[in-house]
Amino acid sequence: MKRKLQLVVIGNGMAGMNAVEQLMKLTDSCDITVIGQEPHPNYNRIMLSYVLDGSKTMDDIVINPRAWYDEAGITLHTGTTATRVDTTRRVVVMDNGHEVGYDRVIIATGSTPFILPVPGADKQGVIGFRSIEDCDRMMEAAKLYKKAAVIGGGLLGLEAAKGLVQLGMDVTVVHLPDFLMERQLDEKAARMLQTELERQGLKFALGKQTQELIGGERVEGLRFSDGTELEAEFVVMAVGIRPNVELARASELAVNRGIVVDDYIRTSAPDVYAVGECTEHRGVCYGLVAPLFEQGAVLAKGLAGVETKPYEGSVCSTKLKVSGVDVFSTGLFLETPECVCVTFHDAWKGTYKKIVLKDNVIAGAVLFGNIDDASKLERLVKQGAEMTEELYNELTGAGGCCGTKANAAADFADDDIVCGCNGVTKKMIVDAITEQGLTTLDEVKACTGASRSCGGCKPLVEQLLQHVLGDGFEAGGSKQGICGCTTMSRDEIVAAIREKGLRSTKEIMNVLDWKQEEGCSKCRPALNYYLGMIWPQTYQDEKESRFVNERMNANIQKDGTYTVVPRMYGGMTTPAELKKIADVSLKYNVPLVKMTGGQRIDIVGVKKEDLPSVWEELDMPSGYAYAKSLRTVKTCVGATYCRFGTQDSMGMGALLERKFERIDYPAKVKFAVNGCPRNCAESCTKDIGIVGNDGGWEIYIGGNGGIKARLADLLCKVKTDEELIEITAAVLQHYRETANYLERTSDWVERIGLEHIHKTTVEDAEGRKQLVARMDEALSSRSEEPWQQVISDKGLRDKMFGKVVFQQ
Ligand SMILES: Cc1cc2nc3c(=O)[nH]c(=O)nc-3n(C[C@H](O)[C@H](O)[C@H](O)COP(=O)(O)OP(=O)(O)OC[C@H]3O[C@@H](n4cnc5c(N)ncnc54)[C@H](O)[C@@H]3O)c2cc1C
Ligand SMILES: NC(=O)c1ccc[n+]([C@@H]2O[C@H](COP(=O)([O-])OP(=O)(O)OC[C@H]3O[C@@H](n4cnc5c(N)ncnc54)[C@H](O)[C@@H]3O)[C@@H](O)[C@H]2O)c1
Ligand code: SF4
Ligand code: FES
Repeated sequence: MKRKLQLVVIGNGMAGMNAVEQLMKLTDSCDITVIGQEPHPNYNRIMLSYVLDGSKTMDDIVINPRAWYDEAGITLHTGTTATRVDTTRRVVVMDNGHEVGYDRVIIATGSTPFILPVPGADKQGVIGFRSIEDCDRMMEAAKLYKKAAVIGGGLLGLEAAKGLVQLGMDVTVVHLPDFLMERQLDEKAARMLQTELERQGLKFALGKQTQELIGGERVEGLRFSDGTELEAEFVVMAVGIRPNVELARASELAVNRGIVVDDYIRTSAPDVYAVGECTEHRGVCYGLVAPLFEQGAVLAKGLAGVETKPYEGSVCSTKLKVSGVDVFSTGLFLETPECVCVTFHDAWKGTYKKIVLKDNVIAGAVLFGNIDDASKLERLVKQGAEMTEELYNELTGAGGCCGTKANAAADFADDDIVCGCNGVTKKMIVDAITEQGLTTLDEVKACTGASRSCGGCKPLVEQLLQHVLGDGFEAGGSKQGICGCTTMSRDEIVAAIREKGLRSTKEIMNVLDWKQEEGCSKCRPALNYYLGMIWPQTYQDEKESRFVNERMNANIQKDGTYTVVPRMYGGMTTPAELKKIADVSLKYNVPLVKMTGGQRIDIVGVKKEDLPSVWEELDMPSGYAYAKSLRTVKTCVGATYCRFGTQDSMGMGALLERKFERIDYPAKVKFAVNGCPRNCAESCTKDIGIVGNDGGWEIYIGGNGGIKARLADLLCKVKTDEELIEITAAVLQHYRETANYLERTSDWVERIGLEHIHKTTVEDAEGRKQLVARMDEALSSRSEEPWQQVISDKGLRDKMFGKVVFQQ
């Protein structure tokens, strides 16, 4: 029998064991010994952040239990440190005095947290965050102490800080630069991140250099170089990492910052390899798993004698693992004179997208709030793709900055990476599902490696399972909820609100075990909507759960001013109203008055403090241009004036607008009413489009002229105005009751089907009556006109807009 190759792996961490697993897939010709300093079998270090925030247990994060080593015939020494590789005698020396001979050695000793060399850094209560033991220490500290400081506002520091907040501590993140995650984000994204994290309970001390840790034996606080101090009974240092190179130095290998390796992951000594965070390749030391696994793939092939391309370095992509915060960065992220940036910032939705182009090549990107395009951008950056008109439209159009896609993964190209950590493409997953009959996330994980590391790609893998298997796939325990705070779907939440009689967002979060006590910016507005829809008579709207524009009753603009759009029923106004708009615009120095596509007038550039006076002096109702409500009813001139018109479109438009305005819908709603099929007011692109025909009306639904254009579908034809109003009420109420929050009718119609809507609102007369009754109940409990509410409530006016000085 051929003698097996004696392979010794030093370091039982993520990079070393990944290389071993990749090797075992290629060959069984190695006899493997693993030496690990930690007392545990191989675990997923990345998941320590989830253990800390309480969403995973220690057991959940074990990658390979001891039984796996036994079954694979691997000799495992845990709690043992290798001290030297004797390249002359070809043995690895251990701290317990034992030696093991080798044919090949892999050094995978990882890194250690960098501890700031400041006085007091050795006090009790000061730790780094790297291991299971560190995690235990944090959980213990949270039971005994209240005030914590995390030094370093990078990925690790923020994940640690969030975990400590979840454990009930009062946490301040102390950061040297002026904005967070400056190694991955530009200032804009970093500020948005800070705002969201502050909302989740984190505090920040930015631009602060720690000079000393003060206290007795135990730390009591931090003193900064500007002389200020911060109280802290527990301190986590997360200011970066340093490769573990002592063993390599002792073994006389070439070492700079890390152990120097070439493009085939070889060190300076024959038959000695190094992989992972301990290495330095082409001058770069990596600190994320994807590059380490890429190195491992080249190494495994080299050891197995399989031809391999050289490792030429990696493009790094990162996602922060904090629930309720979607932030992604890949490649270049800063604006430099050589770069052109495509940026979109939607202050209302809280989303930001920046694509960095260098010589027209996509060289990097930053996403905040919506990271649907993360995988696509990661692939484009890796490929060095050129920006084209088509790509530009793809990246900035549907699902760009603002849209969230129902099944983003289904739209991926075959070679798009789904799991960045493990380099698994859509095709690899789809092939595995179809060829090997996989039906669960765990099976895909075991077969392809996707979702095995940070878990960030789980929703995408599930989407692919859903896409391939259709109804045959049921998301398991890891199914995606409406946001990171819950695993419950919209339908489950709505059912629970009804069944359990839940009456406030707080109560929902308590009873339904929200992961974050306060929820996040995704779930709070949604819950507020569902509660108002279910309990129209009694629910007290939670203004603070609404988006900023809805709280202010006006749309905030780029420069911090607001727009004011008064209601003009059916797109009609009078000379007297026009004069008032002109007078007010002049008096408040408004720079622009704009006609909108919905046939009304937009007063642009009003200062925040002037809003109440502008509303008061206009004395017109709010046009709800900021709300998820009925926005506009566009009308043509119709039978009253047009020689082709057979129906009174203006009259019907104004009537419908008055009837259905001022209640909440899942998303904004626009109507159009036309006097004849010439369709001058463009019913085909409206949520509800009405067209006069044959002395009656045609009702179209689900049109959209915006980011994802869609032609409306003909729902039915009716003879009378009464039927028109009744069916419109039923459709709107059905939409209110079954759509996901923020889902436009165009998506809703596609999701639940025109046929189903027809059955429910047209064919089923009894069901329609009930929908109309529930719509009437909602309409009868609508609140006061919002501008009037502010004008007439001095306290509210002062609270929202400061003290307004009235001129005599
Ligand atoms: C809390 C946390 C969250 C993270 N989240 C992410 C994330 O979301 N995404 C991401 O890509 N990366 C993340 N990382 C980084 C990622 O965990 C590391 O890149 C990865 O673990 C590095 O793998 P490694 O094998 O090189 O080092 P390690 O996993 O540190 O393994 C090295 C092992 O070698 C052992 N060792 C050291 N010296 C010796 C010796 N002389 N003899 C024997 N054994 C020795 C060590 O004890 C250790 O067990 C995170 C890290 C932390 C701490
Ligand atoms: N989600 C993820 O991908 C993830 C999560 C955790 C950790 N990690 C990895 O783990 C490693 C360690 O993470 P990290 O955040 O410690 O490293 P890091 O180097 O990414 O960030 C350290 C941060 O500390 C700041 N800092 C440096 N000196 C400071 C000082 N004196 N006072 C205050 N702030 C100071 C830096 O400006 C920097 O932003 C990194 O490689 C990281 O990529 C990744
Ligand atoms: S849609 Fe018909 S009725 Fe209305 S303006 Fe056009 S032509 Fe006239
Ligand atoms: S992206 Fe990290 S496990 Fe897939």
